[in-house]
Amino acid sequence: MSTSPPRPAAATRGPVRVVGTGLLGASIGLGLRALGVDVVLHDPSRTTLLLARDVGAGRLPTPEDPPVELVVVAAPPDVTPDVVLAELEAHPHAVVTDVASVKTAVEGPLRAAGADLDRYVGSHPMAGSERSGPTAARADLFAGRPWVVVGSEASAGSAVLAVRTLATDLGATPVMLDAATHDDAVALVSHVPQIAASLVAARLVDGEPAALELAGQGLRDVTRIAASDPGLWTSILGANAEAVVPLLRSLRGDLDVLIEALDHASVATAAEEVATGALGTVAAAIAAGNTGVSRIPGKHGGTRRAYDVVTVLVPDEPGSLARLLAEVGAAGINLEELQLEHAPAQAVGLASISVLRGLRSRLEEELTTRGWRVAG
Ligand SMILES: NC(=O)C1=CN([C@@H]2O[C@H](COP(=O)(O)OP(=O)(O)OC[C@H]3O[C@@H](n4cnc5c(N)ncnc54)[C@H](O)[C@@H]3O)[C@@H](O)[C@H]2O)C=CC1
Ligand SMILES: O=C(O)C(=O)Cc1ccc(O)cc1
Repeated sequence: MSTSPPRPAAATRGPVRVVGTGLLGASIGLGLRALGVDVVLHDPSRTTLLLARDVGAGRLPTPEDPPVELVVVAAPPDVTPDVVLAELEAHPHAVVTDVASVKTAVEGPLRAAGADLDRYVGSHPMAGSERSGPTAARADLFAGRPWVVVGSEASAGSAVLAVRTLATDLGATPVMLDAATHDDAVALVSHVPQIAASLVAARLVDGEPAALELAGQGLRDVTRIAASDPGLWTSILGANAEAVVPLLRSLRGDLDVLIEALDHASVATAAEEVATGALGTVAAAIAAGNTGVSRIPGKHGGTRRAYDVVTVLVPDEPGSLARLLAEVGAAGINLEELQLEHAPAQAVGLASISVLRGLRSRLEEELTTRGWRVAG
């Protein structure tokens, strides 16, 4: 008889009803199903609903179902208040949460509508991707990520606990914030970065194919989220305009200063004609970026660590990457981060291996001895 590993226990009580079974809803369903929680699904799109069922995110409801304990609304922000209201009414004993990326724009209309706020607790998992729909869903999407929980003064303690428990069951860390503080924070760390990525990527529309061939990891790092869904992001940005607009104005101010400085430097023909301070202004902009990026928490939280990076050429053949990683392990060196890049029009990839500071030359030596080509 085969024995399967014991399932980790979930503290969340089912049935959990997921309304909106796209990326977020189906990922929550998958994560809860992996813990054995009963999940019932609903989406106005029949295709999306059935796809979510087929990827294993839950089941369709039946008339014999016991009352729902928890409702998770994972619909676009603009429809979320109405959906939450309808769910509070349809499930009078359930706790209702939503995962919309904005919180004041959900809480405000609920208050105005006189909703039963003691059973409603807003939330926002700080995890996702540039993809949409249930086929992009992952059970481990939330593992190790913050999950903002927005209890209001009206929220029952048991309702807040139910939403915190949902977050911890899915491997996330609950962070308690009020709606306005949340909205200001995500404007800075999520909404303005999305706009910046989209605007930079939009410059590429008219780029020559030969120029695009030269694109490296830097461009990919800056533009990954530019592939996000325009409809969803219009809904998010429209709902958080009050927090986003001041940040965009200060970004525009910085951009104007930089343009002015570079313009001065480029029109000057002789060194003495370059206005004093012009290049200093450019350097200050890049240095301010250094300071900003060093403040982003890194692996396992805490301040981002500076790693040594060794870039290795990996043949584009089955098993090459696995062999490389096994040999890093065999050298007794822990891999902190890994980035992969495909070298254009070549049968090799570039694997950038981050290791703790001081280990770079030993890793280079170990890999070179084993026949790997390390990029200079
Ligand atoms: N995409 C991301 O990375 C993240 C998204 N969020 C938030 O999660 C929510 C869902 O986003 P995604 O799953 O990415 O989008 P998605 O587009 O993958 O899924 C949204 C789903 O909502 C459904 N829907 C539309 N109108 C509805 C209604 N009236 N009632 C019920 N369902 C409805 C759609 O049919 C679709 O299946 C949004 O509020 C978003 O702001 C939160 C964290 C990360
Ligand atoms: O893909 C990424 O890195 C994201 O940051 C995804 C994301 C999108 C929207 C959110 O409200 C939260 C997270």
